[in-house]
Amino acid sequence: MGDTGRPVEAWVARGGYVDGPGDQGETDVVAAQLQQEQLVVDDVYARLDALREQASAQLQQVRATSVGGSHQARSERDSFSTLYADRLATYDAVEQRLLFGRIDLREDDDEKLSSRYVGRIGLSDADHTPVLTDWRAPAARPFYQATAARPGGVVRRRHVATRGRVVTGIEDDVLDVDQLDDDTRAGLAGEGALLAALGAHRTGRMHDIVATIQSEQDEIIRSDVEGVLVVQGGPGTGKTAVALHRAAYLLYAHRERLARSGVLMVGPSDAFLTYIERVLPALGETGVVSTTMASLLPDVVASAPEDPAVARVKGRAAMAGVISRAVAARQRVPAETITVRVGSHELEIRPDDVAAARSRARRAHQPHNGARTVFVRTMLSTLARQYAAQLGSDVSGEDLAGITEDIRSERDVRVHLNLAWMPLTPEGLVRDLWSKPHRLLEAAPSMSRADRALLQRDRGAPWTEADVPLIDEAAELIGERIDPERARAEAEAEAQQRAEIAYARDSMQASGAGGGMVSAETLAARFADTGPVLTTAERAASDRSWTYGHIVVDEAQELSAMAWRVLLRRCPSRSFTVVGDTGQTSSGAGADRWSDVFDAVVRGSWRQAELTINYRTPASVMDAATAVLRAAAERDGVELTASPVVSARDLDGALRISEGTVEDEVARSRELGGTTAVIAPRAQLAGLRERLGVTGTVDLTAPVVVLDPVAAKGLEFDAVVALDVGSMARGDAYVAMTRPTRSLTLVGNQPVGLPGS
Ligand SMILES: Nc1ncnc2c1ncn2[C@@H]1O[C@H](COP(=O)(O)OP(=O)(O)OP(=O)(O)O)[C@@H](O)[C@H]1O
Repeated sequence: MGDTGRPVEAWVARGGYVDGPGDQGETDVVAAQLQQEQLVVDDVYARLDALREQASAQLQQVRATSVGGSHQARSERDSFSTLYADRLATYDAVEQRLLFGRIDLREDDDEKLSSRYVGRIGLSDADHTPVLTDWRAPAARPFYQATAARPGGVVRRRHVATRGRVVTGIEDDVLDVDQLDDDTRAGLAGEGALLAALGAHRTGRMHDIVATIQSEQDEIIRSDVEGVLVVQGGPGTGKTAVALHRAAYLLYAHRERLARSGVLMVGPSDAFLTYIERVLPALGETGVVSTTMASLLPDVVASAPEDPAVARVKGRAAMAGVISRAVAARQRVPAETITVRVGSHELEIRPDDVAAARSRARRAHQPHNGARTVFVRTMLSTLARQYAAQLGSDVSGEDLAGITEDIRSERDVRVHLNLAWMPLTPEGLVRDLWSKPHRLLEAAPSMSRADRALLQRDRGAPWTEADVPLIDEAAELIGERIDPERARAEAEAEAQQRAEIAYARDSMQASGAGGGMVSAETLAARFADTGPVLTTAERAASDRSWTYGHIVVDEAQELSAMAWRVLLRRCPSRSFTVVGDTGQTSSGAGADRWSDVFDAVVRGSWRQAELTINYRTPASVMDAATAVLRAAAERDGVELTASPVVSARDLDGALRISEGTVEDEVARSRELGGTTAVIAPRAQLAGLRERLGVTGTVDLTAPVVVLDPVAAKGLEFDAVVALDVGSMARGDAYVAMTRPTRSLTLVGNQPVGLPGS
């Protein structure tokens, strides 16, 4: 297959020095340049080794200190131990391709060119002279931003390829040819670093793109942390890559704030989270919590599939009102006075008294379970007053307390107060709505009968992803389960935690530490004598009410209005990076246009950026996918709002329309090497897996995987064999056709709109 590069905005006079045949003069120039860079790379690794040894010695020394001593001394020892261990982990994580770039700059009127090396982390030599610039630092920005039209002082950008610690190739983008000497100019040749990266076989795991970030991507990565940034981009435009690099950048640029509160990454599937899991650690970041919407709630397993029509109803913003009415309906005033016996006394639970106690409890502005305490207390004191009146004497102090206790422990009283203000669980409330038609009618009086019928479920039915936002909404209104013992223990633990954090912060400040990957909270939590050893990320993931400093959402077009409410609650500062493609929407509750989603919830504080170049899919495949999408949109009467994308390259013969069998086409695709996916409608998966001898669990590193378009979201493969695309829904067909990096074969029922059909 021949690679035919298309022009990309950032591509400029490009040359490279690579190992390979050439004439003698060129080989000499290459050898000299490689040698020169090897010396720099050697120096940088020597510095890394020195720092590693230093941290290792410090760690050993701290660990060797005796364990005894005061609480303060132990805490201090633990803090430093974590600090050095984290430093060591960072040095190990950045070992591969530590240095990958260089820029030669002419600064202002300066005669001489200065060189700056760019890498995964910043390093300075023993005299504090910088030897390597962190890719996220402002000083590294020209490496990504300079173009021939706007060089910004950059004369040459050099990509340095390494294997282990050996320089294997160098390659230059020359932004100002006039500034180069003759020898250098003579040696320019070769393929771009970007094309080399795009042409590589896929491994089933995403890699970072730190060495080849393009300028439109760089703008987004470094965009301001405040507000909601929506990145619309067609398939393969690097949305996921950009979202992950932005998370790493924000953690670097706003470390103090974000290490404390954490960053949440929401992705479409567990397979997707596995696919991306190595990117952030390779960028030196481990503090990001990743989740799918289905697994967002620590105690809820939402694994069952959902009918799109049901998902659409459950995802509507109006469901917030339904949940709120369902909770309010459990705060009831009886139609008539109820008489209860307490000892020899008859007491009356009167509608007026219940209504007054209910108003008072509602005014407390607490969640349902918390406000219930106010309601019960008010009712008990009303009943105690009735009781005292029947005694005919002034009752106060201890006697009144005794009477109140007698009333409280009377079973009938408890039953009727519960009926008036029922203690609830979020799951119980939602389960009742689906399994008891009268509950749903009471909470959703204006919902159509057809929609109510759609929602009906058996009581024991498993949860689906569309239930999660509703359970979370209910949890917000109901509050946590009431368990006085646990509440007391938690309050104590919290007070202790606060003291630990204050202490850890002091000791970090005193030592000048704290700029790395650990925060005072992390230290305190890991080393609190009482608690389990947890990182900020771990604590955040296990706590429903945790609020994050920033949230990144991938495949965001799939999220319903109710799901957005959940995420907005988890980030009160409204600092979001949202990436997605409205052309790929497949969920019934997903979005066709971003303004529909964000004008409703964060009007005025969201902004949109766009990515337009597809770095994955060959042009012929991309063009066919676009034509199929357009035909489907016309059929569905939907207006397409996303801009079309341009592929960065094409490959001869990348698109095949076959009348052969899936087995034959898979065998043929495998000859290309790398990974092959068979993407087919869900109903066909089991049969296909059996025919192809592939297991049901999706292992992205296996040579062949079989999955449906929903599971294929966000993923990519060298070759894709897509079966019956003609019977897939619009977004699904588009997703299936845009997954390959090299070859797409369409088998079976063909989609309408294919060029030439
Ligand atoms: N600047 C770049 N340098 C090298 N590779 C890149 C660059 N940008 C994107 N890529 C590669 O292009 C492919 C597509 O990127 P990514 O998965 O982030 O796209 P996406 O927009 O999220 O796609 P989709 O919406 O279809 O899932 C990946 O292999 C990614 O590594």
